[in-house]
Amino acid sequence: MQQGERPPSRVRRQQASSLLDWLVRWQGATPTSLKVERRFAGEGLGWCLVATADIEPEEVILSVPLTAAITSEGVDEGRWSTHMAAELLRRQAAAAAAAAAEAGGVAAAMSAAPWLDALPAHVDLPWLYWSDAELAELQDEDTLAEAQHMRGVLETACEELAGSFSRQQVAWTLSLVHSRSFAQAGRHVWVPGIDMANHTLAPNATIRCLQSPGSCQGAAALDEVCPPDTAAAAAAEPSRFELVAGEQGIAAGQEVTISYGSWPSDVFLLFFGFVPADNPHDSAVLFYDLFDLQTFKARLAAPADDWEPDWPAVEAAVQQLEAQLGPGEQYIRMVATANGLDSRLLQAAQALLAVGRGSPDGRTPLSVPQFVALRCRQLLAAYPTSIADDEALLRQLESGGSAAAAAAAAAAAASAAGGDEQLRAEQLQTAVRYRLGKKRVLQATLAAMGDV
Ligand SMILES: C[S@@+](CC[C@H](N)C(=O)[O-])C[C@H]1O[C@@H](n2cnc3c(N)ncnc32)[C@H](O)[C@@H]1O
Repeated sequence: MQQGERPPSRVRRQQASSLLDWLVRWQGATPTSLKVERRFAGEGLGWCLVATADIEPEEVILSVPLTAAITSEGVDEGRWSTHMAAELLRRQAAAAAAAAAEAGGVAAAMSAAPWLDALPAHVDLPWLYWSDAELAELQDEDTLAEAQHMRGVLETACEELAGSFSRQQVAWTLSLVHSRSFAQAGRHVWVPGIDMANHTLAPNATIRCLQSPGSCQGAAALDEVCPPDTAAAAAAEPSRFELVAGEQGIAAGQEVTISYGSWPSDVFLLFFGFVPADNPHDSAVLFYDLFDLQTFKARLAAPADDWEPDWPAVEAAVQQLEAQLGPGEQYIRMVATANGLDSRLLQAAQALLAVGRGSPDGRTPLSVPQFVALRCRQLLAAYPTSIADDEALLRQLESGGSAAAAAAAAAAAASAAGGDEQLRAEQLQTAVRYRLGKKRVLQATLAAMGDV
């Protein structure tokens, strides 16, 4: 499959499958009488977990032994997702073989088939399924670079699994691994059943891992303090992953949701394939590193538009700045968020401006808010489209679900961007929502700086 090639239909419209029954009956999940069921929430969200009875505050909703999960335990971090993708594909092959060998038998019933049947046919991760033209609509160099890096993960996984699995299978599995795993205690964990919980900003449930004594470093010591039978039983009890109701409990009929983390929209887009609406944790990178910071300051004092940095001078100034700031912090990707400025940015800008030659006229010292405001203005002006353009395009793309209007808007956007490649309306909509979030952070930062 090539980048941008259309994947299979977006969401598998399976029946509310027997996934939860299978977890309880064959995988040791508890409680045996569950108060949740899987329901289809719509094309955007896919499936979700819904409470079928009132759930008490802090009640365990679903507890799954890690023996049912796929993890990256003991695997080099560089290939965690390839390892987990290969494991899912292996379970898929085993389920198919068990079904063919003994329809209705125990091996078939125990196989991962109910879990596999419950998985979406497609999760639209940009680095797996978007074309270059669609990625360019994000208008963010940093995220484009990350998407290119992630494309390398696909290539490496395809090479490693070639011969056994097709490119399309590998892409599908990677999209699932990345969008359904939790990073926990230095490993990645993908837990069937709990992977059905969607994200909200105000979740009503959380997840936790109950570590079994057998998986602890001190497990061997148990033999010395317990009778051997007790120690063996403790060691045999697997660790468990649990979905637990929050402090308010959950009323019957409510969706059970968790937080995937307080991430900027980049993480949601690249790893989960969606951009949360009004994400308060979104951020905009103001400076990539101290070179970027120093070059911006030098440019402010430069008279001509065709000014080029004097690199040896910039390098010397950066070294001086590094010496001033001292070791211990990495001054990279310094961001603005809705909650204010990155403390590293404040520190670095204060140190930089302390020498007092940062102003446009080269004489008057700039304040940090003035400096940051000038940067926000510069970044906003550098985008190929304005906030007003994006808002208008988004309205068009969202207009009453009209596919024709959305397609026309996508075609117009492509030609405005100077490209002849067809953009898909859904991907363009996600990209516009993403870039609008970044621009709004910059605009809010500008306002917070006093719009100087
Ligand atoms: C862990 S799975 C959750 C179950 C999933 N909805 C399903 O159909 O199987 C994560 C995926 O659900 C979808 N999702 C979860 N929360 C979402 C949200 N707030 N908005 C849009 N999509 C969401 C995204 O496709 C994401 O990659």
